[in-house]
Amino acid sequence: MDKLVIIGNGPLEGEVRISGAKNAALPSLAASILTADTLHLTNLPMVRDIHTMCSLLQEMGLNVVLGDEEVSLFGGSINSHIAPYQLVKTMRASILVLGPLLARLGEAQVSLPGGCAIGARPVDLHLSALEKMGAEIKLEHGYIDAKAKRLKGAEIFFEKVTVTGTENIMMAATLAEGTTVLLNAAREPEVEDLAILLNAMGARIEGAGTDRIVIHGVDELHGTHHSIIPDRIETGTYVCATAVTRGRVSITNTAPKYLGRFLEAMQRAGLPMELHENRIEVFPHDGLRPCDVETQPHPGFPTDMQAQFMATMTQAKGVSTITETIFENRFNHVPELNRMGAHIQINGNTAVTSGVTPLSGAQVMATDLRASASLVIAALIADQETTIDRIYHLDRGYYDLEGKLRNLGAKIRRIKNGDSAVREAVDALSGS
Ligand SMILES: CC(=O)N[C@H]1[C@@H](OP(=O)(O)OP(=O)(O)OC[C@H]2O[C@@H](n3ccc(=O)[nH]c3=O)[C@H](O)[C@@H]2O)O[C@H](CO)[C@@H](O)[C@@H]1O
Ligand SMILES: C=C(OP(=O)(O)O)C(=O)O
Repeated sequence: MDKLVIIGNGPLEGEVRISGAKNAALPSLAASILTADTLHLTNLPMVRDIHTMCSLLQEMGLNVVLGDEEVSLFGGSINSHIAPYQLVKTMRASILVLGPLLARLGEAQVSLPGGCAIGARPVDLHLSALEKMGAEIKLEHGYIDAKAKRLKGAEIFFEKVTVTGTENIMMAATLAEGTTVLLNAAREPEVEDLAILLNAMGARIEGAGTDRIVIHGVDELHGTHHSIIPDRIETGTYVCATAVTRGRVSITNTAPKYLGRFLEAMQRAGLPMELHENRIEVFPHDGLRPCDVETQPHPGFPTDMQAQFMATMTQAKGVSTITETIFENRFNHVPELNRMGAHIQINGNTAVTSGVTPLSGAQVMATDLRASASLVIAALIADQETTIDRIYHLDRGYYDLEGKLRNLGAKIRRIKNGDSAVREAVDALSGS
């Protein structure tokens, strides 16, 4: 299993180019099921989840031609409505094929994704919405078995804001008979990006980006070209990495408008930044202030930035409280950060972080995608070497993390196996 070895090495400096958003690319890939034409997506992040989604689509018979940061998907050759456990278990977002399969083929058999390290993550709201649209759904042998001759438009109120739930039902509703109204819909930029893509395919969607989305069903969709929006979470992660090292970094190919509350929090913490349309300049600071945040659906503070922000607040002078309201178990990084010298106490769903604490390198374990990113951020300023195990989590969502950080001056190396390889990596980094 791959590991990362990092040695704290002072301020990050230079320019980093942000990749396309994983969480916008995944539903866009699933949208290829909705048409018998070719969909061409660009600014695609070449991360593991994208490869997994492409394998899943290939398994269903779609012709997928993956290039460098782009993909062509031909839905005319689809010949299966099954999303098997072997692929779904490695990526929960596989549930995004359920709505499109049902809408295009009238049936879908999708493995139940189950929970993961951050929480139980049920998909009950996806299923009840599809039932309301006339689907017959059975849960058998760990699979969702759904059938509908043609889905019918309906008014759907989501009891909780759900991002992939909104995306799944929005995709299903594009080919339904009549009009579907989604209330308490997710307002994330990735939902809006998906609606832009679907409308370019011939769908009739209004209101994406607000909590009321109206979808007028059409008979068929056609192919199109679409460029995926920049990854706001990757962007935020580099803002945090620059902040803890007191670096000066130009973050390009991004869009600050998607990062609202996170950037506000960093400004409250005293991080000097310049925001341009497609670029963020982060400047060195002379000490961070503590800052309290609570995760909320967009436009609130994103849960996907909570762990990285916490690692950053270990370097703010004073007490910061970070409350997680979206997922019930998203503090897996806390014990690992504390092993590196942080002072973080968990009180229910609030983590109380006291800083400034010097951090020291340790052997730590990545437990989920963003927890892993928080350990990388901590390692960048830790005394001596940190070895991060189980980095396959990072590979799901960060394209070329080592390369991008190395370009900014970080001492970081990926190693394939064995403790002797760790020693060799540390020696090489210490000498470099
Ligand atoms: C691929 C993707 O886009 N992943 C993002 C998406 O995940 P995902 O779409 O899975 O997360 P949701 O927005 O659905 O989850 C929000 C909350 O609603 C609950 N819930 C959700 C659906 C449901 O049927 N029943 C239910 O109870 C979940 O357990 C969670 O507590 O949004 C999350 C919240 O911003 C992000 O952390 C993930 O990075
Ligand atoms: C939780 C995340 O992804 P997923 O929903 O795919 O698990 C994430 O991107 O932080």
